[in-house]
Amino acid sequence: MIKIAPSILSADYANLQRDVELVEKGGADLLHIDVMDGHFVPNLSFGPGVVSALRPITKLPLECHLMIDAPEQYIKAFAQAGADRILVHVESTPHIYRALQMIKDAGLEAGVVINPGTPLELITNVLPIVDQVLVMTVNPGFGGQVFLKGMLKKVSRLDQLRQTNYNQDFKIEVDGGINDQTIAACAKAGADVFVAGSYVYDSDNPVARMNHLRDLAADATH
Ligand SMILES: O=C(CO)[C@@H](O)[C@H](O)COP(=O)(O)O
Ligand SMILES: [Co+2]
Repeated sequence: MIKIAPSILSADYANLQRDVELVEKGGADLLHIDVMDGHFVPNLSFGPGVVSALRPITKLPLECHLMIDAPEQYIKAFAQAGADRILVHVESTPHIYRALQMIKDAGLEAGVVINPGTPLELITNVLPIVDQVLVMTVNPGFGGQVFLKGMLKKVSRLDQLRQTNYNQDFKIEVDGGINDQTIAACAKAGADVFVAGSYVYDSDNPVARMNHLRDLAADATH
């Protein structure tokens, strides 16, 4: 099942409610919320306050992509704010297994995120306990960057792993540079969830952009 996840990093912050309602009505499957602390990545963005402000205005699942140091310290806050899924970078903590367990214990879906420069081997031990693996297809920190083609191999290796291991049943998500030129290759490689920020929101018709992405991903897998 293909899922399209608009990233509000590229939305109009002065009209966040409007931009969320627009993609919800237009058929988005979930909302991707990029959380940046200015340490783990060289940029600042949203905190739990934004998540709790969005919670009452949308029924879409809220997925929080934590690009922060010491993510364990903030899991409770994001859970209380209304997150449905929390994604933690393997590079952001020496205790990734514990961080993922904390997310599950809070009753949420847990995902592990892997940077372009990090080998897949670093997450193989947590694959049996995650609901999702997010493969970064740009270096995290900013929207509007160029897709890194080399990451397709990582996506297909992950797809192979989940097909050959009975205890691994995670979704594969891609994030960064997803657009009409890149989504088909990601879908073919095995990705199921597609984050798109600038391609969706830097447009006069975000809904048409989402529909186009969904069609391209569906065509690529049939
Ligand atoms: O996590 C990130 C960036 O670090 C993303 O979720 C961006 O929001 C994706 O933006 P586009 O590459 O789609 O413009
Ligand atoms: Co993201």
